[in-house]
Amino acid sequence: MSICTLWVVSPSSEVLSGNVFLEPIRESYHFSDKSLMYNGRVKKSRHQRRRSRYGVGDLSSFCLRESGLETPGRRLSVSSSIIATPAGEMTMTSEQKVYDVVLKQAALINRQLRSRENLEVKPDIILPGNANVLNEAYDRCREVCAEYAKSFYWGTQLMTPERRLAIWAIYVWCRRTDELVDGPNASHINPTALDRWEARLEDVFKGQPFDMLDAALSDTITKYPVDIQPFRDMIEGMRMDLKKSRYKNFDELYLYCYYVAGTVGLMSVPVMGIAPESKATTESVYNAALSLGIANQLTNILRDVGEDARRGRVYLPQDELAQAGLSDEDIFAGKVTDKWRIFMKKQIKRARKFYDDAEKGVPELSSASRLPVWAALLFYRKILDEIEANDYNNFTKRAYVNKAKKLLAMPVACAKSLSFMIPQT
Ligand SMILES: CC(C)=CCC/C(C)=C/CC/C(C)=C/CC/C(C)=C/[C@@H]1[C@@H](COP(=O)(O)OP(=O)(O)O)[C@]1(C)CC/C=C(\C)CC/C=C(\C)CCC=C(C)C
Ligand SMILES: [Mn+2]
Repeated sequence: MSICTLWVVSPSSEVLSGNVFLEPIRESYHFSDKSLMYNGRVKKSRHQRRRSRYGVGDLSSFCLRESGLETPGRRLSVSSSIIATPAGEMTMTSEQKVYDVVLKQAALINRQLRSRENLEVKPDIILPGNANVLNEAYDRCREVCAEYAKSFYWGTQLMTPERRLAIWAIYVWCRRTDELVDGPNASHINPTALDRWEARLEDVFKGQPFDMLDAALSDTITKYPVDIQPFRDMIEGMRMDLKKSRYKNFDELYLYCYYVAGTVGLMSVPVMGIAPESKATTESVYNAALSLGIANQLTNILRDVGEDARRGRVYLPQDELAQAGLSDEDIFAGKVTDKWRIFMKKQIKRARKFYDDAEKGVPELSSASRLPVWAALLFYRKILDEIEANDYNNFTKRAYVNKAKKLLAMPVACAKSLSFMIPQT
């Protein structure tokens, strides 16, 4: 028997979980509101039998009944599932694991995100002593964003003033988290330091900020339905960075990319908001935001191959390097060869696929958030074009999108953000 944990949202938006025992299976099942999706090696005979036994829609109802979550008086829909072997071993790919987080995030904030209420700005949290402290805190966040991330900062200028403050606060927390393992004090950082950072994060979410920059995030959390999970997961990514400098395959790399960047997408959606008129499911919008984070991180990795190698790090799938006839030594040697060009073309193609997936979600965002997101997406995507223009020399040349190219991308971003409003005939 395998244990399947179901995560379910009740009509009152309560998140419930319960276990159900299934016959031994190799595939894992993903449930969503209306359909049941099969992941992994599907179309096996046992899977086919199960399908015919319960029917696609029926399996989720069956699981709900078996788990005891659904009673005659309470109708529920399944939002997600995790399958474990009897020994408790997970049988999911990274993509499935992450999709589960997406489903949970979407389930948690489904209603609030689409209601017009979330556009109203709620009152500031009261900090004893100094009423101006929050203004100062947000201003400090603005300065950090302007200093460290010129393109992002530029993108935030296109947001509504309230959203801009929230994104600066989130940006600063992400930047500080990344600096723990990448910054000047990185050599002093160990898992205990990351545990302390996580405890501090819990305090931020309890409304007990440690310093001014944390206070801005505590305030943001009171105004937007931001959940703690993606923040915790980003810290998990930093833990991964402490113990790992090689990735066996894309599955391992995907999980890393989710932790350090996909999480940013999940943190941002509650602030950006979903258009009330959008017909897309909340989970599909979250999925697109996740894809944008993954695409950005893959782009970062491809841009910084030389820089990372000089720090002894190779964020490229080892199995794909081997298939291309390449090894770590080739990367340390930093020579652009035909093998390298072929390998890079494949990596760029994959990153572009994630941008394509992200693009599908942007029109579903609230109208005021589309332009900044399109601009950020197009700017970052262009880094891949620059890697190509540098003839794939990402060992010694940094791919960079200059101001003129960013300016040229703006009309495209504007047109794309308006196109949703033009009725389709
Ligand atoms: C539906 C839909 C498409 C919604 C859009 C959702 C959205 C706004 C997603 C944003 C995704 C995004 C910008 C992800 C950032 C990914 C990233 C660059 C991660 C970097 C990680 C570590 O990399 P590394 O150490 O290799 O790189 P460095 O050399 O250190 O640069 C990060 C550095 C982690 C920390 C991330 C940040 C500091 C960026 C935080 C960004 C925001 C809070 C959102 C800004 C969003 C806009 C639109 C301006
Ligand atoms: Mn970094």
